[in-house]
Amino acid sequence: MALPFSHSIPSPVSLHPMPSHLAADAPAVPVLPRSTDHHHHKLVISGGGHLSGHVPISGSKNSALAVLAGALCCSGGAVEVRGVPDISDARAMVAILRSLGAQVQERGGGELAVDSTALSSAEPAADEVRKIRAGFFVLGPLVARLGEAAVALPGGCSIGARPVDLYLRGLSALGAVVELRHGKVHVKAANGRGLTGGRFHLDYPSVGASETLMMAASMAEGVSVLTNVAQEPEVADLARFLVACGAQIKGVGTRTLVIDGRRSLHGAQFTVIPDRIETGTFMVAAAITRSCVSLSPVIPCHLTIIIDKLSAVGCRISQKGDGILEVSAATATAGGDLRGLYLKTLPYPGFPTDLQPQFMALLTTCGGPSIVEESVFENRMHHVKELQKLGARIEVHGRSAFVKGRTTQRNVALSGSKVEAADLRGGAALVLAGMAARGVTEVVGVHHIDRGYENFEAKLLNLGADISREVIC
Ligand SMILES: CC(=O)N[C@H]1[C@@H](OP(=O)(O)OP(=O)(O)OC[C@H]2O[C@@H](n3ccc(=O)[nH]c3=O)[C@H](O)[C@@H]2O)O[C@H](CO)[C@@H](O)[C@@H]1O
Ligand SMILES: C=C(OP(=O)(O)O)C(=O)O
Repeated sequence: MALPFSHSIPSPVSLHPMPSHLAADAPAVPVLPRSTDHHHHKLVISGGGHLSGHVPISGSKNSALAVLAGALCCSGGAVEVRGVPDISDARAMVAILRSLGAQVQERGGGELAVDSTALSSAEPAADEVRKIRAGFFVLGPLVARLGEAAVALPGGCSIGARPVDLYLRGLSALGAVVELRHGKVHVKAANGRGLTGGRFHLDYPSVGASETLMMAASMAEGVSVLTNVAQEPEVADLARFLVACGAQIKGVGTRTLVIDGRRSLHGAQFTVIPDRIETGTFMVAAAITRSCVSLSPVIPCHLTIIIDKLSAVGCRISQKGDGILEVSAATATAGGDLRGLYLKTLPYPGFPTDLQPQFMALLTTCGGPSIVEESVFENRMHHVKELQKLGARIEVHGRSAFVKGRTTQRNVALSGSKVEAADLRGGAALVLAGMAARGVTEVVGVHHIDRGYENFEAKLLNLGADISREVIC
């Protein structure tokens, strides 16, 4: 069964100007405050300047969201999760956990305590699930623990059909009965109690399906074998979290997981990995402005292909200490320029689809042609027509974009314009392009960016970018 999904419902966000790493000593106020509607914000960027300085990298969005869903497995004690970024997707996930009866305490500085020892519902708030893709991940823990769950089809970026067939076929292999009624997926354990171990091969290494099935199998009765599992670092991070909570998982980080289920997992303290996509975005910010920027904390081995591709265009990347990277494209202005390249998005360890739009923005400023092939999502090119408004020369044929690069010998290929973000990474790409463009660029649809970047413009401002957030009248 393939259940199509192709909508994205934007979520309200709040901003707090202080990066969370600076807020570590702040009093225990909610780190994820509710706030006003930020759909009517725009980012105004005056381009052409250089950046310099250091970027503090936040905890990984995709890891934090999966781990928060995983906290639902812990009937035997509360969990403390550190490094949760202050982004609207995290706020939606907190609302989902609360709607199930979990107690969530926001301790400030990116630390959340989640006590799900007593759940009161197997049906998370549908309006919150419809905001984020990761809302669907709670299906695994809920059906494994409570024997049933009813979860709305999820939201997230509108970048393709994004079906959930692998999740559902996988849960069926673990003894669940699945039905779709009134826009919700109803899943019940066939034995009326909980799931049972089984074998399942993922036809495609889906990140979310791998995570959902890993959580479900960790609490199923008996041994499960999952093959062709996604190898993204966030999947391994979730596995490490579950192991810290008492799960028995062999093969973490590989394509095959052997999981010996435990009826109950206990609490743990856990820190999520740094966000490799945020890191890559700021690396591109340095490259597109022909600047030199350092970043930390990072896990360099998670960035191998990103470092390779940036090196191939002509950036210099060096490790400056434990978990600190420096990206320099400053020499490109002094002589020669960055080059174009061929890029194809693939499951990890291939090039991440979540950096495709940002790299495409960079390639429009390079002194040669590039080809960008999107193999993961079938409709992730919304940023192209907006980049074209900035003067980019890109042609799309199917899932491939042919980027012509800049026309003049000057280091300015783009010029400012009004553009609209249609999704999270496409939005980030437009901001990056705006920083390289001559004149002023206005980006609307900023709520998409706020889904996944903590203090995006504050971090850019710290590097010397000329960027401000304004209310659209
Ligand atoms: C919250 C989160 O972690 N989001 C990430 C996760 O999304 P997500 O987990 O949704 O991405 P998947 O890996 O599942 O999707 C990859 C491909 O598999 C297809 N598919 C997926 C599931 C399924 O049941 N059937 C199916 O056909 C999708 O339509 C897509 O074409 O991984 C993506 C790929 O790295 C990233 O872009 C997202 O940032
Ligand atoms: C596609 C993304 O996120 P999501 O899966 O949450 O929509 C992303 O982070 O780029």
